[in-house]
Order: sequence, then C-alpha cells, then structure tokens
Amino acid sequence: MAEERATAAVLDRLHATVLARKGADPSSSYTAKLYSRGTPKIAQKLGEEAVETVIEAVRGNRDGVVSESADLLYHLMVLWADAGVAPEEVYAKLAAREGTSGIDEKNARPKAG
Ligand SMILES: N=c1c2ncn([C@@H]3O[C@H](COP(=O)(O)OP(=O)(O)OP(=O)(O)O)[C@@H](O)[C@H]3O)c2ncn1[C@@H]1O[C@H](COP(=O)(O)O)[C@@H](O)[C@H]1O
Repeated sequence: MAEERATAAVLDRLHATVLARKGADPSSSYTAKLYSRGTPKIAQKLGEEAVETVIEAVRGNRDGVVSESADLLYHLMVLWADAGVAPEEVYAKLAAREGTSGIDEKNARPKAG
C-alpha cells in the first residue's frame, strides 16, 4: 500500500485526537496530563515551543525548525481544544483575509488618539 502523503489534513486529525483526550488518564496520555495542569501551563508550553522554533530558525537549523514546528502545532491544537476553539473558526479567519494585503489591512486600522 502506498504511504499516505502528509498534508494539512493531519492537523484536523490531531485536533480530533487531542479533543478525545479530554477526561483521559494523565498517566497514560501526555495531552491529558497537559489538560490536568491547566490553561496557564498549556499556554506556557506553547510559548516555549514557539521560542524553540525561533531559536532553530535563527541558528539556521532547517531540520530543527521542522521538528520544533511540529511540537508547536501539537501544543497549539491542545490550546485550541482547551479554549473551545474549533480549527474551522481559525480557517474561516484566514479565508476571510485571503486577498487582503497585510499592509493595506494595517493602513486601514483606525488611527490611535
Ligand atoms: N504530536 C504530538 C506531540 N508532539 C510533541 N509531544 C510531546 O510534547 C512533549 C514536549 O516535550 P518537552 O520536553 O517540552 O515536555 P516535558 O519536559 O515532558 O514537559 P514539561 O514538564 O515541560 O511540561 C513531549 O512529551 C512530546 O512527546 C506530543 N505528544 C502527543 N502528540 C500527538 O498527540 C497524540 C496523543 O498523545 P497522548 O495524549 O500522549 O496519547 C499522539 O498520538 C500524537 O499524535
């Protein structure tokens, strides 16, 4: 059987897996252990993985960027599940921004003061 090509659909499957870990035994599931430690710990882990990704990028370590990005996305999926955010909500935000330049969007923001 041909090996399945990894695509962004893996994120939806990962989200479903981490959702299913709610209420699981923290001694047998890392995800359940994270939930049991609470929202601040989940947020802290996401921040740590973001920093580790940044460090690998600055070092020019391409493999490290790939590996730390996977950790980052996993922890982001856990944070979304903990916050009750469905991936579709984030996808809809991104879709609504398609075709709008980030520079135009920033210039259209109300001016402070
Ligand atoms: N993708 C991942 C994934 N990526 C990273 N990790 C874990 O994230 C942890 C990060 O490592 P760290 O050294 O930063 O963490 P740590 O020192 O153990 O933790 P802290 O004490 O700092 O909190 C490791 O335990 C990794 O194994 C993941 N754990 C789980 N998944 C996915 O989630 C699914 C469910 O996992 P369980 O909930 O463990 O069954 C798995 O089948 C995978 O698909």
